[in-house]
Amino acid sequence: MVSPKIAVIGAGINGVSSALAIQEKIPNAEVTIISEKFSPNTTSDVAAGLIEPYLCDDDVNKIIRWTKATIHRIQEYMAEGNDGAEEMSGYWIQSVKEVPKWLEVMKNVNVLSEQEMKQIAKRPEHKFGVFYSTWYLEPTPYIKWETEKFLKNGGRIVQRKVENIRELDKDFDVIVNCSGLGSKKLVGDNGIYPTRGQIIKVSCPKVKHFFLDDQYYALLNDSTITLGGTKDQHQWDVTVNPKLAQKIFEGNCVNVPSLRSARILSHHVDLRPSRATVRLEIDSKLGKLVHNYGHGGSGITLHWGCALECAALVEQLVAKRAKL
Ligand SMILES: Cc1cc2nc3c(=O)[nH]c(=O)nc-3n(C[C@H](O)[C@H](O)[C@H](O)COP(=O)(O)OP(=O)(O)OC[C@H]3O[C@@H](n4cnc5c(N)ncnc54)[C@H](O)[C@@H]3O)c2cc1C
Ligand SMILES: CSCCC(=O)C(=O)O
Repeated sequence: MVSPKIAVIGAGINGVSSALAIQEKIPNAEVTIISEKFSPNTTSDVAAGLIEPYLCDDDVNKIIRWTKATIHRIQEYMAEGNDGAEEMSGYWIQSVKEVPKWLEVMKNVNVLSEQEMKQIAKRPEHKFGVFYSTWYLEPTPYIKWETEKFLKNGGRIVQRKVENIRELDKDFDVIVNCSGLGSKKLVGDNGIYPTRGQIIKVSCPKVKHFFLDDQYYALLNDSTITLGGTKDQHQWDVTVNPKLAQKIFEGNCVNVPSLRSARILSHHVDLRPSRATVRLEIDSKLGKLVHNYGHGGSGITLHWGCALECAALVEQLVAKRAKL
């Protein structure tokens, strides 16, 4: 049987994961990743790697399904002894009492008592809190690991910007769009917009728990802590704002006083590909096109669940074409 030729546009976590999931689902497929930028120069590489839905308003049951698949994937990745992924525990402190449904995927969930809140709260607006364990997945080493598997499976990589999806028509049977914010121009999706995020990476080994509230976050990685965060919608400016950096640092030091002794390593800004919902579907107009983009602040969290469902949609299209 002739091998189906699949093009995946994008080499962020969603592009590389979708390409790998397609190879695993359709072993005889010839998969090519075509991308303008590659890790470590994608939005995915800036992510703190927290496994928790954030700035993604999609259906919570879908979010839970996708997150569970990612958590299972991380456990497989960790079982191989890879760096850049681990369980971490900490505090989620809010100004309003609300227990999100996605907490059901977390471990050791403990809603803090009034007494515990008195010890943990650092601000008058800290009214409600939960302690739980989740995971972090550092994107850059993970994307490298996935890319190596992809190439070992016979996958191809092409570095170029796709100006028009139709360019790929003649050479590919199915096209997968994982262009993130690039979809605004690439497929004319006016529903996708940037949510600017600025972070600081610091070293402070004595901080052992994450801490996030309505405004700030301190998130663990193997050897650094990521301090955030800002969430400015429709802001395209990716230059580091020093005043914002100071606010992020000071705000996190109020929440986690030990951070006062942190050593600042680097500053980063990138744009979350925000959309009312993740677009994960077969394009009804363009037939041979599958979309997997618009993950907002949750692209790492949702990636493997979305990649598996993207691969299933590609398999549907390949089967349909085989009948023609
Ligand atoms: C500061 C910050 C912190 C974050 N922290 C977390 C976190 O802790 N946990 C979490 O789950 N999420 C987090 N996120 C969100 C996460 O980073 C994104 O949701 C995720 O990276 C989106 O991945 P993607 O692969 O869809 O897009 P991207 O990583 O943006 O990749 C898009 C790819 O498409 C390519 N491309 C675009 N247009 C074209 C074109 N026309 N032709 C060819 N190639 C093209 C680009 O070059 C790139 O390779 C964070 C985001 C920010 C900004
Ligand atoms: C809940 S804060 C995690 C960080 C994040 O996802 C982001 O900044 O987009």
